[in-house]
Amino acid sequence: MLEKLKTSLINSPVIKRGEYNYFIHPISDGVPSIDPHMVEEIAEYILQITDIKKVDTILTIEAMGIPVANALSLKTGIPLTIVRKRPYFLEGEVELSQSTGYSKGALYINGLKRGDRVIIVDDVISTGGTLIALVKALKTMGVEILDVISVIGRGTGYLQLNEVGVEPKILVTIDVSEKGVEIKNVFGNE
Ligand SMILES: O=P(O)(O)OC[C@H]1O[C@H](OP(=O)(O)OP(=O)(O)O)[C@H](O)[C@@H]1O
Ligand SMILES: Nc1nc2[nH]cnc2c(=O)[nH]1
Repeated sequence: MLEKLKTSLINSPVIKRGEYNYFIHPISDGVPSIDPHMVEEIAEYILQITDIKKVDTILTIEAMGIPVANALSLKTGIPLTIVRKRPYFLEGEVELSQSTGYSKGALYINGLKRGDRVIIVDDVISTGGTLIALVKALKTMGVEILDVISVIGRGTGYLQLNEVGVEPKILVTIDVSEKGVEIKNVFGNE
């Protein structure tokens, strides 16, 4: 189960971004290269744990949510909407603030309307800052969130999402230290 993902995570290098121990992995960074068989493994797993038939749009966040979300879109024929880091100034565009353990910036939602049913798919959840801000904005817009799925979760930041009424599905939960990456849990093995 998720063997390619687990093996590659254990072998991830860790660098410092300020005080933050940042792991580097193909799915979350695109380097050195993304194994399409790993993306396939992940997409197939996600399709087993979510009710995709009810979904109008697969929603992801630029940049590194895109490979897995796009695989899901191709497999299902369900459209993909990308929350971008740049504005388009279109009518109805919604701006929100993103804060991670190592960066701050703005995100912009376009292409969604009240009543749309989405699943959110992202590569990593760490502090939870990005997904909390996104979930709050979507709720204000009247968008229905059917599932929040992250391929990788590090630490306990995902628990913050409970505050906005969301229990994310995290495929592999890890701990990251200067020494490297350790696997803590695989979704479905709790
Ligand atoms: O839980 P958090 O602490 O908010 O961190 C998670 C976010 O960090 C990464 O995005 P990043 O902004 O680094 O962008 P990228 O996908 O372009 O690398 C990742 O794709 C998540 O969106
Ligand atoms: N690649 C990568 N993406 C992240 N997003 C949030 N934290 C991390 C991290 O440690 N590594």
